[in-house]
Amino acid sequence: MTKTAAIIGGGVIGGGWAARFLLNGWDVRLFDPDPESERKIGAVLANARHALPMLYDRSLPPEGQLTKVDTITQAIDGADWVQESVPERLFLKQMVLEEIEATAPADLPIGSSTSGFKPSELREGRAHPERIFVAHPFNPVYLLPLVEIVGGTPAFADILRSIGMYPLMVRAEIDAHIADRLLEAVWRESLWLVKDGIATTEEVDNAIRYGFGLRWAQMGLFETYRIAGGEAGMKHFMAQFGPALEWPWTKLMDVPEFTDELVELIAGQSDAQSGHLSIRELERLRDDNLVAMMRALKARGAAAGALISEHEATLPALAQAEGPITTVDRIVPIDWTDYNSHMNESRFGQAFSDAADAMMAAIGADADYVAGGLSYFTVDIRIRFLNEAKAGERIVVRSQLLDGSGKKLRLFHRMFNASGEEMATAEQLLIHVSLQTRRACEPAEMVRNRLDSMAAAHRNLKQPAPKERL
Ligand SMILES: NC(=O)C1=CN([C@@H]2O[C@H](COP(=O)(O)OP(=O)(O)OC[C@H]3O[C@@H](n4cnc5c(N)ncnc54)[C@H](O)[C@@H]3O)[C@@H](O)[C@H]2O)C=CC1
Ligand SMILES: C[N+](C)(C)CC(=O)CC(=O)[O-]
Repeated sequence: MTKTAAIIGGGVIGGGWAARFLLNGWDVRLFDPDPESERKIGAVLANARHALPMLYDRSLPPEGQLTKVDTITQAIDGADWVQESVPERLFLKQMVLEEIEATAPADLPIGSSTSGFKPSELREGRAHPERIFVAHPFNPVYLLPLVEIVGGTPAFADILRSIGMYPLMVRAEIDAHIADRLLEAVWRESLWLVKDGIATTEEVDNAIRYGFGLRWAQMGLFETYRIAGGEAGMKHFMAQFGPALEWPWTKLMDVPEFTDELVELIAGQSDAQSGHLSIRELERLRDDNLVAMMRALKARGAAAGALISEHEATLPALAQAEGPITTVDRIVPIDWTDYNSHMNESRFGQAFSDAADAMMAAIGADADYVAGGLSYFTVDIRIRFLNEAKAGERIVVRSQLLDGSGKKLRLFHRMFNASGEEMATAEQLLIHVSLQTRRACEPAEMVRNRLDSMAAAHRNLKQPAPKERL
């Protein structure tokens, strides 16, 4: 049954939560008194629809339904999850939580997006405090998997895992949890560097994006520094650099005074650095770069990329219709496009290769079969490129068996876009091989039998025209 999330406060973060739930098939009920909130959520959702599906090599479940409601009570009625994302003011959060509690069933999880408040502060005066906890996400919520859970249960964490997130269970409540403690330290030092005229906002950003920012995305801090200790590892690293913390390298807890002058200085430099782009353009840039980086990590099975693969394995199987087999149903990711701003020809080949893998799995020549030493090699292919495919566009490949006799596997694939237009066709000839001898051999009996029944089922399908053939 479709689950429902109640989002209370639909700004930058509430909008991001709404998008993550919706794109993972949940219905969302949104309460936000701002008359502009529907327009703002629409903009966040447009970004999320463009970006999130590109992370995956399979299609996400059908999108849920978004309903804007007029009261908190309407939002939480029958909901499976409540996410409070109102501005970071304790009295406001406590007021909103009191109103949620008034009508919420006692077992309804109530997560707060607070960046800094502790669960004990949010729970003050509540009758069922145990169901109120911190679920602190990162912007953009629809793409970044991290969510810090403070005071929540493993069952709550599982719910967030099911929408592709990485719940980090924080052991004890502290102000600003874990990640914002780290971010605040970098933010504080950066304010000093700009205030003291040592660096501009752009130079601080360059120090991060050309250097340690790249390391952090895949190994974090400690694993990176372990390597920096050379062969002697962490102990040597600490002996060498530990004392530096006592040198005047850092302003430690000394915070620059937050004057109008400092705000003007930073905002002015930031305008000079990035003011030629709108916030929406910057968001697109950020999201496309994040997708490309996370897909690179996915290909390597590393960090956030490994998490995407785990989530992908839980996505629904490809829906099948009458006729040829649906072997691919996916979104064209940004890293499949080239300087012509469309899917590169090599990626048409990738999609047809994935289609062939799905056909092999359908006849029993799956990963276990290959691990047992038998497989198929492609020996010929003809691809006809008929239409352009752009980043974010859906492509579906439908495949049929033309010939499965003996050692041959002759396949025909047609690729369509979401409007049913034909984008490309491919005829592909594969030969069954032994991975030990690297020579052609007959398929195992189980594969033979499945091939025969697929051949019988596909015999009466419309055959490709002569001009489409190899
Ligand atoms: N912006 C960020 O980078 C991050 C923010 N957070 C946290 O998320 C929460 C929300 O922050 P943002 O989305 O950035 O703020 P925001 O200002 O973009 O959005 C807050 C929304 O709450 C609405 N609102 C105000 N009073 C309300 C009420 N009584 N009931 C329902 N809605 C109400 C406002 O109309 C607004 O749309 C804060 O607790 C913040 O610390 C967490 C992670 C990152
Ligand atoms: C600035 N901030 C404290 C609201 C940031 C966060 O809480 C997390 C983020 O997305 O950087």
